[in-house]
Amino acid sequence: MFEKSTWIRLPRNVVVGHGVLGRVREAVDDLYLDGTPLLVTSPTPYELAGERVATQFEAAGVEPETTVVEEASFGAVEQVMAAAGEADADFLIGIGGGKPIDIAKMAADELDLALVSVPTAASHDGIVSGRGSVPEGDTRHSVAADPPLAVVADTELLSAAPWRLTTAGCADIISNYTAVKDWQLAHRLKNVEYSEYAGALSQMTAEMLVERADSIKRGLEESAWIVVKALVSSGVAMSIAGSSRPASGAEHLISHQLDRIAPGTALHGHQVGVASVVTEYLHSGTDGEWRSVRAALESLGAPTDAAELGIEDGAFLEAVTTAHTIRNRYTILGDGVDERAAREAATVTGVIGGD
Ligand SMILES: NC(=O)C1=CN([C@@H]2O[C@H](COP(=O)(O)OP(=O)(O)OC[C@H]3O[C@@H](n4cnc5c(N)ncnc54)[C@H](O)[C@@H]3O)[C@@H](O)[C@H]2O)C=CC1
Ligand SMILES: O=C(CO)COP(=O)(O)O
Ligand SMILES: [Zn+2]
Repeated sequence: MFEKSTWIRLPRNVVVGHGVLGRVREAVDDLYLDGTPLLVTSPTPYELAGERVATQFEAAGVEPETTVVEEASFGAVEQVMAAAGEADADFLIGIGGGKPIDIAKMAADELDLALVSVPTAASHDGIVSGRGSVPEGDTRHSVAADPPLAVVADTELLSAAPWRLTTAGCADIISNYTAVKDWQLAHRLKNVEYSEYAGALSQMTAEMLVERADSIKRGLEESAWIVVKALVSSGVAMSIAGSSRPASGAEHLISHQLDRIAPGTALHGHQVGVASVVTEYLHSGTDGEWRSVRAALESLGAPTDAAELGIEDGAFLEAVTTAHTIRNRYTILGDGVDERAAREAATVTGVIGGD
């Protein structure tokens, strides 16, 4: 008897384009949401976009509340839940980079409230995913949550953000190559469930982004358009999979370790990009595809080595050799990479040993 079932949660409305920040309230109306919104944001995004979103509701006679989160943590999720309770909020709007959107997503899920995602940076593929990524002690949780009901991505706002945020989003997408390889490996060796559709979508998203690298340039609003579409597509792959597997493998574990070893030094997307050069080498060896991964990062203006991340060689190696411990997710790191092997991989690929 065939008893398999799945439940794929996807956003209903994806609104992308020039000036769409001014249409957040319209997007909310289109979802038949009413009542008081709680805006969940971080300091810079609040100034850049939060106030403008609040004004749209005020003009319609609704007084939105705002809570500002400083970090991605379970404490911040609780802060948002408490703020939603105090404000008697009817739905949440996450405004900012990956951290406030993740926190808003998880709080909305806990409270059974709808969420609208308003990214202010094209820096990560969590803008529509049904996941929240949060560190806790020695581990890093990838928490299931309802995806946003709508995402409103204003290309004018995103292209005015510091360019490094956009190159971080590109690198988060490039890392899909190795994430999919890790997922396939875990499927072969550990019988982890694999979705051909999610794997193919994730990989194709990376390929299409790299093919369009020539159109992704600082100051070009079309760049934000191309990158956002890739971020949405990658987030949908995660929703289809019901896991972050299509977009998060060993390179993400290494990046999560870097967040602990060298907090606040480099952007998530940049870290996963550099780490994927090394994990691609571990997958396919000296003559393998690590050069293509590095070239793709370079063509999109993302860092390709530890020095560009601002991370010391020793710290990078520590992250590689300890990354397997932080999550029960089988990857090319297996049960751990020996220090000499890590050094060899990072040196051959030019990730460490630079100036
Ligand atoms: N849930 C998921 O599926 C995913 C979650 N993530 C998570 O997202 C986080 C990384 O996202 P980031 O955006 O890099 O972090 P972030 O939210 O800390 O933003 C990075 C910086 O950019 C600033 N910023 C945002 N918009 C700006 C603008 N328009 N102009 C100037 N500055 C602006 C922020 O204030 C912050 O200082 C990590 O915690 C990562 O684990 C990443 C990918 C997928
Ligand atoms: O960053 C991610 C995908 O780009 C997801 O990260 P997690 O695996 O920690 O949820
Ligand atoms: Zn990521």
